[in-house]
Amino acid sequence: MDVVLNFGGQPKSAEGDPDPWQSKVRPGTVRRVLAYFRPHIGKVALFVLIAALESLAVIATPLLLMRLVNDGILKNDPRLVVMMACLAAGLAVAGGLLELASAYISGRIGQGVTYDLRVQSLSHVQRLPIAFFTRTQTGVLVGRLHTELIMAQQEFTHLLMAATSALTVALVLAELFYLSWLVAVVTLLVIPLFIVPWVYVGRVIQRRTERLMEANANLGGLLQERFNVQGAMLSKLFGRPKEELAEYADRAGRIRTIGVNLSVFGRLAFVMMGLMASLATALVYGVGGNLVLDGAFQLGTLVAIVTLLSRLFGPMVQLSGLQETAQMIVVSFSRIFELLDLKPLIQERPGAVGLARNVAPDIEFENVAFRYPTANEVSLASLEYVRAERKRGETTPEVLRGVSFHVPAGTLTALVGPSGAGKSTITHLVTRLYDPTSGTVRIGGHDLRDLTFDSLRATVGVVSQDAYLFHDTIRENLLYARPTATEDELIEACKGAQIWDLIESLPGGFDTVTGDRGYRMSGGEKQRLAIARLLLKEPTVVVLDEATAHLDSESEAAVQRALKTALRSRTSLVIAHRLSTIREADQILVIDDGGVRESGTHEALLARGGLYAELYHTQFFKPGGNGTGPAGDAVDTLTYEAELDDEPEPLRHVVRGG
Ligand SMILES: Nc1ncnc2c1ncn2[C@@H]1O[C@H](COP(=O)(O)OP(=O)(O)OP(=O)(O)O)[C@@H](O)[C@H]1O
Repeated sequence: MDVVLNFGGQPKSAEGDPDPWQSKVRPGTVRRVLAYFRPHIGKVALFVLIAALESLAVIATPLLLMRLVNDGILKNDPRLVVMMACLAAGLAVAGGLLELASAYISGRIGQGVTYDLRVQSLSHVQRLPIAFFTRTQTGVLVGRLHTELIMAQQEFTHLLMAATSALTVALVLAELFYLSWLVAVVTLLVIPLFIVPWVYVGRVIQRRTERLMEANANLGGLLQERFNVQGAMLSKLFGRPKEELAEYADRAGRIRTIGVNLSVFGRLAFVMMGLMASLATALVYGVGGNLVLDGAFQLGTLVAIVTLLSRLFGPMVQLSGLQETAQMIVVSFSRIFELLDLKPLIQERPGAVGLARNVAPDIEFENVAFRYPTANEVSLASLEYVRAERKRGETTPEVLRGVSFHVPAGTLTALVGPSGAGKSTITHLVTRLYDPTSGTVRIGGHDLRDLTFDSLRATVGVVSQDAYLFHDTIRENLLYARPTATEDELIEACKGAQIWDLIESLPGGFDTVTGDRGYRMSGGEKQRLAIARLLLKEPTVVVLDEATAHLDSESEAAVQRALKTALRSRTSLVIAHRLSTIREADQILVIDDGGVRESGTHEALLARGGLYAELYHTQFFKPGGNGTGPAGDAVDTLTYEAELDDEPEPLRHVVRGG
């Protein structure tokens, strides 16, 4: 089956790039879809059985009514009248119960398949590399995993109902022929006149519904992007509320137009259904009434025929959308399969080993080269919003080349260098967010690719520049690092991270909500909470990106003290922005243009008079700096150093694990 479905309204792709909004269904998809129903085969069989009983109930009632009129009313038999009426009522109740049962079972099958698919796709997306997330538009991914799955499930329920309808229609037509072949033939000739326009209206409704979902997703994506704290802040700072509102209004206007259209067509469908039933009834009474007068059949038969016809239209209408429904299901599934078929670039090797815990390992880079993966390697064009840059055979530039260095166990290495030099990229390789293109990264003598993910995660702890906190309580954010931590352990970690005094002073204490992405905390507080999280995790390797944002002297000193605890006895790789950290490092690596340009201690590198000396004079040490940003840091940092000097344990000692 080869189906192409346009999910409408999206910008056109670049030349030569197949429009990713068009989902081309691959051969074999139908078989793959059916495989998801295999575990539910028992329920499917039960559903078919109930559907058959339902159809029998549908065709039995007119026969009862026929007897009621012909043998009861016309032959003056009140007992039979009451008996047939009771039986008809009983059948109606049984039919209702059967309908409920079939709704329950079809729901169980549909929801079961959706559940399997949802869990499978979530666990798959979890394993996709970070590169996938850097390229994907979150709102669209959420749409794919959520809204489209719900759509597939709804379509599936329609499909099951349509399958029931097929049986009902067949039985009703057979009974119609049995009662009066003439009326049956007239009905068969007339029915298409009603059904064809109805099918047209049904298609329009389906297309409009898809467009409405797409428009809703578009507006949702925009709201998600603009109303998260960072988006809202950007919008406020750049002061473009009018343009933003115009864009919302434009998208909301689209939803309004489609919505109005949809409600008119929905009503039209309803009116047409009613009209169809009324016209058919009038026609059958007209033709059938004459046949009764001619003595071709009795009045009871006419009543039975009219009752049968009223049961025919609903199932016929459902049946008419069968092919489209099946197509929609296959397309929806194939869009999920597309995601499931993305191979996770970073995988755990079979037979991967664990690292010894509680012993700080060394880190080694041996002739490492790296380029970021291309879009084709890691993501789906249909999940990216801006797709113009995607080309066949595209490559990305080499960001690291020939990088070799060694961080001895329990020591601190500072990475310094100009912006875009590759410092963060080096730290990404230590955490195995990416694998090197060539060369080897080792921790404790093991190639990272030979280690289990669990062991690597337990060994390496990261504190990033802008610490991310979930929109949850401080407690839950901390427990994320160690779910089994006791209250005392939480307090101890917070004390070590110099954040306990603050938490203790909050009315809600640990139960205070941090706000979306931690925006209700200051930069320094967030970083200290991240350090507390790290302390709870107890990694033996710490990767730290020092905050470049200027912190007031009090938070700065607190963060420094917290770091002192965090780095104690650990092997540390720090992207350093503070002179104090750099000076205390056992080794400084000067990164420039993707390579290690210089390495050594602060004094040795200064004496060398190379790039480090230049950076030192231009960035880290600027007497008379205005105190903001890195240029002013030296002045601030020297103050903190004076404060830190009062500490019983000098930083240098601590860093070396002394
Ligand atoms: N996810 C990514 N995909 C593609 N290229 C990237 C990605 N992240 C960084 N780069 C590129 O890799 C190069 C090195 O970036 P990196 O972030 O490692 O530099 P940096 O030294 O940490 O810079 P800064 O000090 O400004 O943070 C830059 O040219 C950058 O544009």
